[in-house]
Amino acid sequence: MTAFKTLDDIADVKGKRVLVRVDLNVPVADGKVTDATRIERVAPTITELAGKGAKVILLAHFGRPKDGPTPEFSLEPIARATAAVIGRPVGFAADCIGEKAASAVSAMKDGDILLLENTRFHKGEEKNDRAFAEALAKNGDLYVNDAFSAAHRAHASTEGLAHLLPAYAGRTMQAELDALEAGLGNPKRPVVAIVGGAKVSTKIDLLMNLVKKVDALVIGGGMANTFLAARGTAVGKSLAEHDLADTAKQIMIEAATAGCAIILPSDGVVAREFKAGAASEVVAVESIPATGMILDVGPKTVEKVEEWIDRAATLVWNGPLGAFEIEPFDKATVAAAKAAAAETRAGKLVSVAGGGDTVAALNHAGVADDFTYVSTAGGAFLEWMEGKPLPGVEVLKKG
Ligand SMILES: Nc1ncnc2c1ncn2[C@@H]1O[C@H](COP(=O)(O)OP(=O)(O)O)[C@@H](O)[C@H]1O
Ligand SMILES: O=C(OP(=O)(O)O)[C@H](O)COP(=O)(O)O
Repeated sequence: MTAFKTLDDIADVKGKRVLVRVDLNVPVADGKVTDATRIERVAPTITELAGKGAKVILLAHFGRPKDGPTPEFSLEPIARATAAVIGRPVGFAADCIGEKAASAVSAMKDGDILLLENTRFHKGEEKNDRAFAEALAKNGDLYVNDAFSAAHRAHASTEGLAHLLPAYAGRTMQAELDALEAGLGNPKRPVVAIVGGAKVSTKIDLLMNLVKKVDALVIGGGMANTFLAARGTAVGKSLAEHDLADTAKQIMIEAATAGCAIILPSDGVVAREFKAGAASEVVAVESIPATGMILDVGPKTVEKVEEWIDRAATLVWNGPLGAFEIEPFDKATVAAAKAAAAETRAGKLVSVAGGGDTVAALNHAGVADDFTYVSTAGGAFLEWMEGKPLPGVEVLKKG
């Protein structure tokens, strides 16, 4: 039972003006959207509301404009991309408040969809300014937030508006929250977390929170080197944050106290250069050459990771096990992703993954669709995994 009001709680939406906060912060190159995943994720909420006869008014930010309206940060091209994804016309208004927004909204018919210009063109958005939120609220009867990936921001369109209008979680927000609840809120045990990526420094809070919640934590990627070095293993020229040795030790102590097993690499794929096709060898972590860099975890470690995936009932994953963008250092990440996908397909595992590079790695392995849930959020997913309350989510909780 979800703890949020959802679209199912709206009695009659026909003819209502529904302000829907979506995350359309999508990658664009040469004016074209290069990955429409975020648009695809919010399409169900938009089409459901429009199909029920609501006037669907989309609010979104794009990039981080600092100087008010700038063409490079305009949402206008994204309106066309959204129309292409949902297969219905999407109007566009050149401002999200004031006369331009009001006249575009008043011209809407039931079932119409309108995208308002970048909310961050107004300073009040990021300041969560009450007057700006009120100006946004003038154009709506109801508020739906379907932008989980922006929910770690306490901005006017992600948080402030929910205090001013009846507020509901959209379908993607609902799916995301349900998946995260299944992943860490009230998970089936044992729970295994895989955390990789480049650095410990960006994920200290995440690691500290996870060791208290999961039964086993697999540490891979560049950050594993920091842990290996902290326990006295020489890691050669590998990426490692030696100044974080004490932090790494503290995380291991917290894990031992909480009864969380820590799985560190026992072998690595070592190269002298960080480039595609570089000569590499598999080396036990006790024998890393002084001039070598660990760019992936080795096959023995992969076997261990696969055993833990096999044992797990729930898997949460953030960060690749190696420098997966460069072959052959993608092998461990691909193998672990395939193992998790197979267990999930067999109905033996709930698998939840998130993070920009993690999603790219799962796509690279060709298994993103096999996971129980893959979050489109980067920062918000991490903050949620760190155990931090997300302002855009907190405000939706049923009173
Ligand atoms: N052993 C390694 N040495 C250097 N970089 C690594 C290593 N393993 C992984 N990485 C890098 O970590 C990056 C991804 O980490 P991160 O940004 O934390 O992931 P996410 O975006 O999913 O949170 C990738 O660019 C990858 O190349
Ligand atoms: O793309 C986003 O962040 P993400 O890449 O961390 O998921 C969100 O749209 C939030 O954008 P912001 O980090 O500029 O507030």
